[in-house]
Amino acid sequence: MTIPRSSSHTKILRQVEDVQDEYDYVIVGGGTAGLTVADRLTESGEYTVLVIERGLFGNDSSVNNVSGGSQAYQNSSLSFNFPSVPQVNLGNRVTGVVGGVMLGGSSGVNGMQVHRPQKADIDRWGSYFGPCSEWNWDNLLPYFRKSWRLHPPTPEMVEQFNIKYDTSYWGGEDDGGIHASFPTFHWPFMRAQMDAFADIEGIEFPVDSGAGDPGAFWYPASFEPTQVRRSFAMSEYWAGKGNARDNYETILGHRVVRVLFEDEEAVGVEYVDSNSRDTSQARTVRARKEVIIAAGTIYTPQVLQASGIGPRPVLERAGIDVLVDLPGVGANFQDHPLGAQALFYFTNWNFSPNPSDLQSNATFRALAEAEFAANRTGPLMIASGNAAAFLPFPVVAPERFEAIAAAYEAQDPAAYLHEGADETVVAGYQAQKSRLADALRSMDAANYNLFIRGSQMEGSVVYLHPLSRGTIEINATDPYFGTPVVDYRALSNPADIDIQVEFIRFTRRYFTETRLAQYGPIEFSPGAQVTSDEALRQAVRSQVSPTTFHPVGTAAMMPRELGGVVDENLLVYGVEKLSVIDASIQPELPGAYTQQPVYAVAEKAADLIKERA
Ligand SMILES: Cc1cc2nc3c(=O)[nH]c(=O)nc-3n(C[C@H](O)[C@H](O)[C@H](O)COP(=O)(O)OP(=O)(O)OC[C@H]3O[C@@H](n4cnc5c(N)ncnc54)[C@H](O)[C@@H]3O)c2cc1C
Repeated sequence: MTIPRSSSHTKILRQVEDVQDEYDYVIVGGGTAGLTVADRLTESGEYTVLVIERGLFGNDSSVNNVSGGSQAYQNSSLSFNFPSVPQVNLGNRVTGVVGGVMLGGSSGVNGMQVHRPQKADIDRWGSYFGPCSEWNWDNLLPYFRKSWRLHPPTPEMVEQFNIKYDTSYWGGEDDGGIHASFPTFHWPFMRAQMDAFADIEGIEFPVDSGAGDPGAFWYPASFEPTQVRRSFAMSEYWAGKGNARDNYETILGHRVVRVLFEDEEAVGVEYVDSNSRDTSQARTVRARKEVIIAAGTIYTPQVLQASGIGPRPVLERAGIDVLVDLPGVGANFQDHPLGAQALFYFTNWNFSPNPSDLQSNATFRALAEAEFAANRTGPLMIASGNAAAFLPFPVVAPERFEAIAAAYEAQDPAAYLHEGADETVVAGYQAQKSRLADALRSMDAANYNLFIRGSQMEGSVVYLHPLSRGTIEINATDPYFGTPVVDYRALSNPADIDIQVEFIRFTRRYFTETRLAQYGPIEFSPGAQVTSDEALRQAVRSQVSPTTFHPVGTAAMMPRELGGVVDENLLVYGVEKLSVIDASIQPELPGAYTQQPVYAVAEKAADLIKERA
């Protein structure tokens, strides 16, 4: 492991014996949120912080290369990938549960797409606490600015592709935070694809991808624009800040097993080498002020449950003493389903260059590599993509949205939750249900996301506000070291099928009833002959994957009587001096991918912690 000691602002502890007995804050997980919070808590020099990260330092080309987006998630030394519970509504298919295990966590393996939730998403989060909640768009916007510095597109790209942007929604190029940059090259067909959205009634083109409005827009990617390297929690919040701070230490390759309590007060954690399979060599470290769990949506519930905080039946099955019966831990699990789409192949199409040239045209590939090596420009600057539509459901299904929303609204809230869901979890879902039914009717919330890639075959779709809820439970036979039991419960709410059927229908409209029709689109999948409701439902069941690697919700920031796990200050109910700061606190998925809100929430959380210090 080569670690650039001189360029990080933390002391990396080479051996576990160097960990001190006590710090002000102990952070469980040096991922996206954990490193952001650690940076902010240590910058004044007033507080001591230890970060315990299960993974190691990853800085190879699979992490840093931008071209093609996520690569490191396929590198088993930098990520986890274990099977979900078979998904009964998907013909018992099993899905890989994936995330980053490295310094920087999932920000080191993600696809680098940078888009921001809608205003309505953030306002909805706060609404569970009433109209006076500070969790709303206006209050979070400064933290979005603080965590992202925009490098605008070049004037040539703006002109050629009609890219809209507004720097007022971002931090400046010389500010801190994660770099949000635009490539200096895009595939030519993308202009026509974006313009085609203007042919459909109701589709807006917001002033900026960060303005909090749905519509069709261009957005940046998380890379540093000079070297064109991934920009992520490790590179911006942990490294590159000059001398190491005396008050900030990081231990890698160690895993927190559980939080330690004296009465109901969190006083530290027990941790082991990440390769350990038992606690015989476990060590402890104390936290004077707070233990902060930032282990991510999949592992935060495991740490909480292993510490005796979770649904009583789950803890008892695993033989864990119940400290706080908190039914929401591991409930309310959500991820963006992928794949309810109609894939189209253009037959009257000769756009050149196009993305397949990078794979099939050796001359083009060689030229692209030479250009990138010489100037850091060209097609190899493109990560996972920079343009998409994020559309409200009334635009997608103008004739069906009201009936689908009304049917969903009329559901018994308990009917489609997991068996034995606690009454507080049911009450929380009821509260979500009324708001999400309104969102289905709203022009301010995006529900359908279509990628734009500039290829001859197009049509990938992500579902932004699924209504089914899954669970994550500690492994009853091996609670501390076994992988958690992850059940997406995909399509358990039948409304998710009805909504995604409309996604397929809308995608067909986009390809065949707009100016894209001139390029001879032929439906490749599920096939133009698939038209009846039942056939389309079957297509959804067979095509959908329950994850786009954006899990949230398993330690939801909601009132305790609504199944919440943390309060508005991100403190865990029923105990003291224990907080959660990562994607798991998002009560519902945003209508965008999840990295922007994770960073913004972590920035805000650091201020909340300093206020109560
Ligand atoms: C493959 C992939 C592609 C993605 N693409 C995009 C994208 O293009 N755009 C976007 O906006 N979002 C994307 N995301 C989602 C986004 O990256 C995540 O939502 C975000 O990074 C999650 O941050 P987090 O802090 O909650 O968790 P993480 O960043 O995952 O951090 C959790 C950390 O905790 C550590 N940990 C876990 N358990 C323990 C323990 N017991 N003790 C010590 N350490 C522990 C883990 O090793 C990890 O480092 C993607 C995610 C993945 C996995």
